[in-house]
Amino acid sequence: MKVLVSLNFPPLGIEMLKQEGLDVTVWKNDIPMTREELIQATKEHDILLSSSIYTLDADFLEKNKHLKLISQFAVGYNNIDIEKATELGIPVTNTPNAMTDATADIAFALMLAVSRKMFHMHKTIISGDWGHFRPQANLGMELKGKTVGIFGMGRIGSEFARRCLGAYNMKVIYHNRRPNTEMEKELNASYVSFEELLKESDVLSVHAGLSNETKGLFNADVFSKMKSSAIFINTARGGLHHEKSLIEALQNKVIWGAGLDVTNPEPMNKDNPLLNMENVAITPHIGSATVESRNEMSRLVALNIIQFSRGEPLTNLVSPGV
Ligand SMILES: NC(=O)c1ccc[n+]([C@@H]2O[C@H](COP(=O)([O-])OP(=O)(O)OC[C@H]3O[C@@H](n4cnc5c(N)ncnc54)[C@H](O)[C@@H]3O)[C@@H](O)[C@H]2O)c1
Ligand SMILES: O=C(O)[C@H](O)CO
Repeated sequence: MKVLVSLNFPPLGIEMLKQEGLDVTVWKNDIPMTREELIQATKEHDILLSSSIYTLDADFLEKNKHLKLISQFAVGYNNIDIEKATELGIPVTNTPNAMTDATADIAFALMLAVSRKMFHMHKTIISGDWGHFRPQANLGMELKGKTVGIFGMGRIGSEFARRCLGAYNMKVIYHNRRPNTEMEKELNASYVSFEELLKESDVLSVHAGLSNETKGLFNADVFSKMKSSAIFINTARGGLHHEKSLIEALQNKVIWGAGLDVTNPEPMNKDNPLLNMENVAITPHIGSATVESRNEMSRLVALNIIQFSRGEPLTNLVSPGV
C-alpha cells in the first residue's frame, strides 16, 4: 500500500511504516502542500497521513474516493468531513492522548501569563520601555483559591483542571456533554449548567472539540454573562469563539483577559487588535509542540496505518460508521 505523508512529520512513525514494508512518500518541505498539490498527490496513494492544517471537505474526498484510510496527525479532526468520509467508506483515525499533557501545559501557561500580563510586559521591555517601579501599574490578579470552569471535561480539560487544583487549589466546576464522575471524585469537581459555568468562573477554559454544536458558541451574549474579572482561555479550536465578540468584550471590559493558542483564522492577521491588548496572551497553535508529544503522535499515526494494513481493528477510529 502506498502512503502519502503530507507534512514533514517526526521520523519515528515514518521509520515504523518503512519497516512494515509500506511504500512511503514524504513531503519533506516544512511549508504545507497547496490544496491542489494535496489533491493531486493523494490520487497516487492509498493512505493519507494528514494534519489538521488541511481541509479534507466533501470536494476533496469526492476527488479522492479511492482512499483506503485517512490517518490524522492530531486528536482534533474537525478539518475532515467525517460524514462524507463515512458515506464513501473511508475510515479516519486520530492520535488521542499523545498531546494531553503538552496542551494542558499551554492552557495553564496562558492562564498564568494573562493573569500577570506577561506577554504585554515582555513587549514593553523589547520596545525599550523598562519603566520604573510604579505601585499602581501593571497589576495582575492572583489565581490561588479562584474558581476555574472547564468547558469540555475530557482528556485535556481534566489534565488542565489537575494543574489548577494542584498549583493553586482552585475550585473546579465544569460543563460537559455528560458528567465526568471520575473527575468529580478526584478533583472534587462539580458539574454545572452552561449558564452557571459562565456566571461562576474566574477562569473559563475551553477544551471541547469544534463541532456544529460548539461553533461560535462563545459569542457576545455568552461573554456578557461572564464575570467582568474573568479570564477566557481557548486551546481547543479558534472556531469555538466568535472573534469580533471577543475583541469587543475585552475592549469594553465585559471580561478581563484572554489567552488563546487557537484563533480563527490561523495564522492571525498581524493587525488584529487582540495582538496589542495588555491582558491577552496568544501562542500560534503550539499545544502539542513538544518533542515528547510529537514523537508519540508520530508513533500513533503510524500504528493506526499498520493496524489497518494488517487488517486489525483500528484502536483510534473516529468514523465508526465505516
Ligand atoms: N491547541 C492544540 O494544539 C490542541 C492540541 C490537542 C487538542 N486540541 C483540541 O482540544 C480538543 C479536546 O481534546 P481532548 O483530547 O481533550 O478531547 P476529549 O474528547 O477527550 O474531550 C473533549 C470533551 O468535550 C466534551 N464536549 C464536546 N462537545 C461538547 C458540548 N457541545 N458541550 C459540552 N461538552 C462537550 C466531550 O464530552 C469531551 O468530554 C480537540 O478536539 C482539539 O480540538 C488542541
Ligand atoms: O488537535 C490536535 O491534536 C492539535 O490541535 C494539533 O492539530
